Amino acid sequence: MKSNRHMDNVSRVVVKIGTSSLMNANGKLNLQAIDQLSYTLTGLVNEGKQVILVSSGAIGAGMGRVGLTKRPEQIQKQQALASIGQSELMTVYQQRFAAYGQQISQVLLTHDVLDYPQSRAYVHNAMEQLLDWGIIPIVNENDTVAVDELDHRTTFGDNDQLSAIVAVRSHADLLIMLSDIDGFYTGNPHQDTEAKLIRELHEVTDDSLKRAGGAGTEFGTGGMTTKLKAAAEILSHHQMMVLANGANPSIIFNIMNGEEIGTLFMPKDMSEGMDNDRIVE
Ligand SMILES: Nc1ncnc2c1ncn2[C@@H]1O[C@H](COP(=O)(O)OP(=O)(O)O)[C@@H](O)[C@H]1O
Ligand SMILES: N[C@@H](CCC(=O)OP(=O)(O)O)C(=O)O
Repeated sequence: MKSNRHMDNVSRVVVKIGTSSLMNANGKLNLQAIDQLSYTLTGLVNEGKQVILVSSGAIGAGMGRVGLTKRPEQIQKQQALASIGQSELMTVYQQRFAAYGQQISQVLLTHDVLDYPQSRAYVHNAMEQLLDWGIIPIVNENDTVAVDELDHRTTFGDNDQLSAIVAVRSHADLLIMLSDIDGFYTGNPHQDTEAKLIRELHEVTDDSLKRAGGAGTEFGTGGMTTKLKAAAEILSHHQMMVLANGANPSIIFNIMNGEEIGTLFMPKDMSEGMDNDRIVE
């Protein structure tokens, strides 16, 4: 794989992993993926990087626990499943990260916490302290308490946008978004066999949004649209994002080595001087 993206200066990285990468098709947790992720992120911390993980999977893990194969529509069932699955997920993360000697912590957020300057500052300070101690904070939405009421917005909607908010607020050098697909294509590859992988984008336009469709699996939620919205947020803050396939999370090492993997969202002026192809077969 060509190596021409410059990631040498990336010292703080946010990694987002979606439910479809954390679950097997049969509804059980994908232990191999979680193990690879724990190994890889610990490897980055050991290299001196600061790492924040935004992990989905609470509702998916809860569904697996209770034996559901379809995500229920009732909010109270989703919230109850998240409550079951979040602790299940953290137990597995705790075990796998501990195997590599890495400490982790749990940060559950709601939108209103980040809306109010004071609570936002407290979260910010706690995260800075965790990173300073070399701990990997594992962030998710606090799904069991987050609901949207008319005058009180507590949900983020999805973890793609949550991860962008976390990356922006923590001034991360890079957001790596792992999904069940190799990157952003000219059309949904599950429907359009001619779709081509876009290697680099400098802005998210209406045309890009038209090319993005919904989720591909029973477990995914936002599909490509929410990933593009996250990318737009990142670009508007002059930051970088790589969207790549999380089937084997050790791909993060390749991304950090500057290899041309997935789709790189990068402001145009940052990209100057790099020899990146825009589209490959
Ligand atoms: N233009 C596109 N490029 C790539 N994937 C697309 C595109 N449009 C829609 N998709 C769909 O988005 C899916 C990824 O989103 P999602 O299922 O929500 O995964 P995750 O659980 O990783 O968030 C892909 O598997 C694919 O089916
Ligand atoms: N907070 C939810 C995940 C929401 C979400 O955006 O999921 P995904 O599209 O799999 O990243 C959970 O933990 O189940």
